[in-house]
Amino acid sequence: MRSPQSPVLSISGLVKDVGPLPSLDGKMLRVVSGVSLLAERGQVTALLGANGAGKTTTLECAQGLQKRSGGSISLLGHDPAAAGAALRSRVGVMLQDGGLPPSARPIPLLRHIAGLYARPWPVDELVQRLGIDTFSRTTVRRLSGGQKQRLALAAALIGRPEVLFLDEPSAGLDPQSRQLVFDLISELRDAGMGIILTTHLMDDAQRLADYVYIIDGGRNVAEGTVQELLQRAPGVEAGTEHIRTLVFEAPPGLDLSAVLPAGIDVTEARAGSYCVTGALAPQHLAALAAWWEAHDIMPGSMSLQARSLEDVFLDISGKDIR
Ligand SMILES: Nc1ncnc2c1ncn2[C@@H]1O[C@H](COP(=O)(O)OP(=O)(O)OP(=O)(O)O)[C@@H](O)[C@H]1O
Repeated sequence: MRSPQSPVLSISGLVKDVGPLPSLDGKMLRVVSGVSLLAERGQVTALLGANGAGKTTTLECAQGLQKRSGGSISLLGHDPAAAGAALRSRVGVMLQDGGLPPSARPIPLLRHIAGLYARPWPVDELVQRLGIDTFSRTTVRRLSGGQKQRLALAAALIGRPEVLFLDEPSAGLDPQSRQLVFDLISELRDAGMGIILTTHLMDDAQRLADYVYIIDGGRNVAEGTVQELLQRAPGVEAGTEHIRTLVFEAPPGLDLSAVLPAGIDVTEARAGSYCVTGALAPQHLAALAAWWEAHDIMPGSMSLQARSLEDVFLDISGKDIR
């Protein structure tokens, strides 16, 4: 657990019970059992977990939207459960479904929200930055998923929050909008905003997060920078950080068993498409290349991939569906 000087968000031993539930004979169900997390200014902190892990519950408790059953939470130095409008005005929340009024048009809506703050972000600047001018005449209900996402981000940012909660910020975005949103998130982080991100897209977390918490079954199971998690996450077998996958296309039916040592797996996923997985070292690549040369084979395509955050996440939280 890291210990920054002045975290924007500090959660310690959070417990949340829901119920009483008829399905449990009127008993309470513990959905979060002791989650702890720190988020710093000027950093993107990612909270990852499989479906039902407790991410939304944790963050809704942090935002003061749900009452916690135990533990402590400090959001910008205040208990969110007891906080009023003054704290809320310093916090931006971008929800996945937007939570925006369906009959509103984007720019009047943003002007209205801006009117609630003493020192709002200039609406025109945000509109231009997020390309909202391209759909400004459409009502919220008719916006595409990606347009709604960009409007929801603008609405979360308009009050110039010190801390920003993002739930799946790139869901439904085309590659251009995704890049635009990522650039903006990076810029805000560099300007000192504390950003807390939840996502199922490990690629997003890998690109954006300075620090990652993984929770499962309502508990912390791993944490660290992306680099640390790739190298030494608990639950990941020692040595797996060196695992690489080489994928190449070549004539079908090749027998490569004599070329590579035991422990390095070769499979022909479909005819002519090979996948070599293991702790690949330069000598293995050299042996393969020598064999190709001896058999006059030039691979049609070839790519070498290191383990990703997604691989680590699956190792830690298991492959069972929730
Ligand atoms: N009011 C409730 N009644 C019963 N179960 C609940 C209630 N609130 C949450 N849960 C359960 O608590 C668990 C955690 O839910 P939560 O929404 O926090 O998960 P999550 O990590 O955000 O999942 P997802 O990735 O699917 O959004 C789930 O199993 C959910 O079904």
